Amino acid sequence: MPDLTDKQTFSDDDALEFHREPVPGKISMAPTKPMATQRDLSLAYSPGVAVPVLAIAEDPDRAYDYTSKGNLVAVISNGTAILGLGNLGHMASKPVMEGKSVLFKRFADVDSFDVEVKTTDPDEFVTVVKNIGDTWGGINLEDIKSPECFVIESQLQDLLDIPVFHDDQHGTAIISTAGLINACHITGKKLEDIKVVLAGAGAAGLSSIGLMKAVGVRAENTVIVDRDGVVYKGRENVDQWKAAHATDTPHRTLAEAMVGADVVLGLSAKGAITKEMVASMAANPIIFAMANPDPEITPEDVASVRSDAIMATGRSDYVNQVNNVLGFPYIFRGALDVRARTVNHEMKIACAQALAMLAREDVPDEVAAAYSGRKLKFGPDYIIPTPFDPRLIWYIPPFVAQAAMDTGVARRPIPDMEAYRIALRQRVDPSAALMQKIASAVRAAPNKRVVFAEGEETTVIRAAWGFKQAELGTPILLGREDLIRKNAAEAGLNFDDLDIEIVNARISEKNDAYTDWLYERLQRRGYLRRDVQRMINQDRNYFAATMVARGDADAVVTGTTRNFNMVLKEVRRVLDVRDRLIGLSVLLAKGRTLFVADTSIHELPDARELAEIAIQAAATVKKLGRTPRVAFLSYSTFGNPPGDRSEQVREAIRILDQTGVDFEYEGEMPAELALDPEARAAYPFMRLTGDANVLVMPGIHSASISARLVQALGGATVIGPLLVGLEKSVQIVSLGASVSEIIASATFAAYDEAIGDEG
Ligand SMILES: NC(=O)C1=CN([C@@H]2O[C@H](COP(=O)(O)OP(=O)(O)OC[C@H]3O[C@@H](n4cnc5c(N)ncnc54)[C@H](OP(=O)(O)O)[C@@H]3O)[C@@H](O)[C@H]2O)C=CC1
Ligand SMILES: CC(=O)C(=O)O
Ligand SMILES: [Mg+2]
Repeated sequence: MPDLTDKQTFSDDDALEFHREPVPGKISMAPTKPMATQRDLSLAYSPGVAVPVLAIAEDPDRAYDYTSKGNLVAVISNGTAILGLGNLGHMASKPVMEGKSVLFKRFADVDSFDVEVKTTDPDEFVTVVKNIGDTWGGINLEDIKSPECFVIESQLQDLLDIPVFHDDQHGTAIISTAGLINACHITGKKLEDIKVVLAGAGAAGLSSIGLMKAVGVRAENTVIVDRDGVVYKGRENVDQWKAAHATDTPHRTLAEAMVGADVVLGLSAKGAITKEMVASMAANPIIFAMANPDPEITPEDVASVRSDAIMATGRSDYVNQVNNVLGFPYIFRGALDVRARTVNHEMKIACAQALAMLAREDVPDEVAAAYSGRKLKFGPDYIIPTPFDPRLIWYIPPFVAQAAMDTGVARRPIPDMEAYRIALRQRVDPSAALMQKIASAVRAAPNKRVVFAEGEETTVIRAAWGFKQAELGTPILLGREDLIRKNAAEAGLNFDDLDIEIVNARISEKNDAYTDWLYERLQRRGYLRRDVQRMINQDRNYFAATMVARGDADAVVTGTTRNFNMVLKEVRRVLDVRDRLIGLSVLLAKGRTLFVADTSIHELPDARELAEIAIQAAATVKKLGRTPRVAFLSYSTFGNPPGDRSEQVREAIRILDQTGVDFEYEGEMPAELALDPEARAAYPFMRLTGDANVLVMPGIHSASISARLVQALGGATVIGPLLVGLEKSVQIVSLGASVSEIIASATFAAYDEAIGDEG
């Protein structure tokens, strides 16, 4: 039965206030160039703008290079079929069209604005759009009633050389087809056997039934119904678009057609489907009541008559939202990125199949967070990804782009799909490129065995699974096998599919040898053998660290259930520090990557410690393939004002001067000097040749507080702190870390080891 507990409610006043405050509407515009100086103005406007004007006059395609066209989509309507509310006029459609525009931006970083055309005459509509159509890289037609929408779309497709896509037709078809593929998979029904009834033979309905037939549903197993009842072969006054889907059937009403049906697609209007109709359907019926804002039948009503149904609506406040929001942002993203001339059939099918596949994968915690912590697992209540799934942006468009390339409608094919995928990820996750680089290095190195110490935790199991699936190495889960398998099964993971090792410390054949080894190490530090035995038996961090110390594994990831300092203390009883141990946080914001040290070990480092922190941080940054440029930060600037902390920093600089290191460093200075060349210009003796990328903080407080502050303020991503400097690679995640954070730390742990191999 669908879980309705997360249903949200709001009043009409809430909806009006949301649209009115703090400024009316939902979209605004943001400049992409600075408009700060006279020069900027001369370039952006007269006279500089004349140069691209002439270039485009010579070759109109250059508009893709010099204007926003290539990332710009118009959402255009005349308001004749606004949601399921009917023809309410062009101005009434504006909130919906603004809504689509804002979703384009939010979900796929496509710029968009709305155009409401004041005409119900299809020819006039086509003339208007044809004459302004070149402005955009694509056109999303919306909420235009059928059958006029079919004529309008096909004429504009012929007249314009950009994708013209009527979202209510094709967006809806793609999402409902993805949902149907998965609902059939879950119920064991075969596409070629199912009996499908379509309630609502309009734009959305006819396109949906068309795409479903293209993926395997048999025409003779379908029945379509409009306001006048079943559209059977031979019915009079049926337009050509409905006639194309009419079938030979004895049924004349929706109620008759639904008896024994496997699937009903509602793309009509509120209340069109009754409880009695649902009760008459076949076992495990699939009910997509997609009319907006109110479905043909509510999930509550379905649940009152069927406990075996898979139920979906078009709304955000029920489970299984089958809504075109899952499609149009990503279809246009893929289409724009290859400068497609059109969105063709193959691109639509590729998108539907990609959505269906994505729903079957393990769902990241970030998605649960957006849905009040509700865990999503492929099954009757989760047949399709949710709109807030951060994977959609990098998962779906490459399939669309590839299909465009394969069918010859891409004007600018993508040469490297993997690089494209990373670039898409980078749009929503600034850490993507860095993590991808690290992951590639890990994959290229010999296989690494990474111990996931808290192996019984479900998040850790899922992380190990993800680590293995991403082919980053061999995960080893520490814990009791039965419990791990039980938790894995509950999370929907089948361990038999994957090579994941499980080690139970207590019954491990290495138990005695590890105890002997650790006792040898700790016997003169106040530990009895039985203390050490207990540590090895009961504390997974000791066992895990001993595994790497003894060479039975390459790296450890731990920390989800205990605080950082406690874990570090345990690990350090087993492993030595290779040189200086530091915590290094990676801060990604506004296109910059900054490394901040020391964010976790030295509370108030003295001058020598500061110098060594800089050396260690610079070495790590070099390993990550970047040229380190170190700034020692302080509240003071080169001795002004004087103070004890800044004196330690000044002394650290003197130590480095004497040591002679192979990286640039300078200090002490405030952050703006480190990061702004104009601010540095006032200090001609400054040794940094560019902006610093390693910031050594004067104390742990400033390091940790500043890293967390920028994260809390938003607009920045912070990775780590990474633990650097132990003799073996160990990463300690923060308490309660998410699956993706654990995978990232495990990848770093494997990377440290992999790079160690090279060096
Ligand atoms: N979830 C989603 O993503 C989407 C949902 N929709 C929803 O689908 C619905 C239809 O939209 P759209 O196709 O653009 O509109 P159209 O006006 O093109 O089509 C509506 C169709 O529904 C039929 N209809 C209306 N009332 C009934 C009824 N009581 N019983 C049977 N058929 C009925 C109409 O019949 P007739 O032809 O006889 O007038 C028409 O065929 C809307 O509610 C819309 O919100 C649309 C797009 C996406
Ligand atoms: C979702 C949508 O496009 C509609 O209901 O019209
Ligand atoms: Mg619509």
